[in-house]
Amino acid sequence: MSDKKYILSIDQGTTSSRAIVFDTNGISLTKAQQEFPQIYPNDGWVEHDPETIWSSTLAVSREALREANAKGAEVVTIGITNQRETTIVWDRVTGKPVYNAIVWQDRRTADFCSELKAAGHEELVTARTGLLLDPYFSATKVAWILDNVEGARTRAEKGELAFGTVDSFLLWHLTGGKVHATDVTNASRTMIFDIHKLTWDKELLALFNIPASVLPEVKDSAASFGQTAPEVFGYPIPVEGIAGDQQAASFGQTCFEPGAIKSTYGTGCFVLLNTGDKPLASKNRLLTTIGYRVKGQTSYALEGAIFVSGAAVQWLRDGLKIIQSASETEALASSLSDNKGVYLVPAFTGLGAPYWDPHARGAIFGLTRDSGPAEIVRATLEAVCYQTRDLFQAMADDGLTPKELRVDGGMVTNDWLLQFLADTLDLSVDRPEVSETTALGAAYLAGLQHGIYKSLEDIRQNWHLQKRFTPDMPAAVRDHNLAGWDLAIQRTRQK
Ligand SMILES: Nc1ncnc2c1ncn2[C@@H]1O[C@H](COP(=O)(O)OP(=O)(O)O)[C@@H](O)[C@H]1O
Ligand SMILES: O=P(O)(O)OC[C@H](O)CO
Repeated sequence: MSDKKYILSIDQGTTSSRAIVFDTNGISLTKAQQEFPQIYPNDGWVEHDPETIWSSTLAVSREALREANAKGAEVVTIGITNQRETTIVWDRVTGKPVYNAIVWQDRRTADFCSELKAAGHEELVTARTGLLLDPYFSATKVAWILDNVEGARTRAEKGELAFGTVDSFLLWHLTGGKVHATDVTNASRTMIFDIHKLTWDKELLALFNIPASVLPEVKDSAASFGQTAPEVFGYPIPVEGIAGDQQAASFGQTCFEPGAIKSTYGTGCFVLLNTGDKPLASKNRLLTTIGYRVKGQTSYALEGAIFVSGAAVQWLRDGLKIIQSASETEALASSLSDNKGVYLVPAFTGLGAPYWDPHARGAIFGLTRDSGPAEIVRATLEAVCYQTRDLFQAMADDGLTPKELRVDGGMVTNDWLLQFLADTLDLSVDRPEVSETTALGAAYLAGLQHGIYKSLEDIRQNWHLQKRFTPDMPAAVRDHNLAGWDLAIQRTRQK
């Protein structure tokens, strides 16, 4: 398909804000990116400054648009994708946040979640939302802000405050404070949204003590969300697509059929398996979530969420300082013929799926006098693959055995990692030509709503394989590696 029309995709991630202008073939024309500071005010707490989230998003969007306009491109629609679960509460009149954004990785509400679990509430939460009672999701973060910021609860009850995930906060600012809305995929990560009825759940709102007055309207992922205020980009542009970043990546990878699966390797790692138009409940602590909703059809997904993957590589660089850049990990890992018995469990912010242990902490096992940077680097990359295998094992125990895996995210430029992943999973791993699948997914959603694409079939034709990694490891070696990992996980868990 070729057309002069272009789509701006805004990708607000955990470590940076990005904007990409795509043509209708899904090829990027211009791109801008800004990293922003992480705030760690306390053990296990992670925050972002919402004003910085907005200012960096605006700056990169303006830059990508300006360069696209200079090339003669006409940007006709906008898609937004975002770090999910991260929670912002702001003043409905001024737009000022009442507290920093509490980031998805933040564990401050772990004890509150444990109390609710001990009181037997997890079953209801899972039945309605598909999630587990974990601090990862938005609900307990919203309650924390209302209970800990002076006057916030009273103001919320008076209807003066708005709650939103990052998409919602950006949409509010893009539309000049006119629209307070979100999409079903983001709503499905809040722990107060019924994924079957597609409505906010009154019982859960009461359980978490969140007044309904703070909630955004929930729309399909491809929908008319409103126009940008003229002063934002100089002329109004409709916002027509929104999805949480992992769902957007799955959409960008064109995982439209039941059974299609992708894994994204950025700060964390998130595996999403399309399960079709019915939500599927896992018996093995995977999450049930909404994959997308377009043209009134909901597609559900099973998700495995690993909190730390690329973040561990950042730690090697910025914390341990044993590498200067992430790309050095490839040569260091391949300099060893095996892992020398060293295992690293990167439970820096607890363990996610399938363990859900918010109190676990990271650990390294098997060190000897010979261990050095190469062993630690290799153990870090191997851990990403072993954690993915734990998710696949949980899926297999649920009776689901995917035939191949599509991968994306910042880490997948690392060929050694992808070969080890294919070997560990004993499965083909496919890397597409366009690795910015998250931004691409949001662009596709906006393009669908705008009428640039008539159907999912139109979009599917844009996916092209860049490289396939096929398993090539003797089963005995794989089994030996996995036995070592299983032991390391056992020793790390706190419950
Ligand atoms: N060649 C590489 N090998 C291993 N890890 C890498 C490589 N290049 C980038 N990374 C890691 O990928 C992550 C960035 O991926 P990205 O998808 O941009 O993250 P996010 O969207 O979560 O901000 C960083 O944590 C970085 O350490
Ligand atoms: O910003 P990312 O790419 O690390 O993604 C974060 C996830 O959406 C958290 O659930």
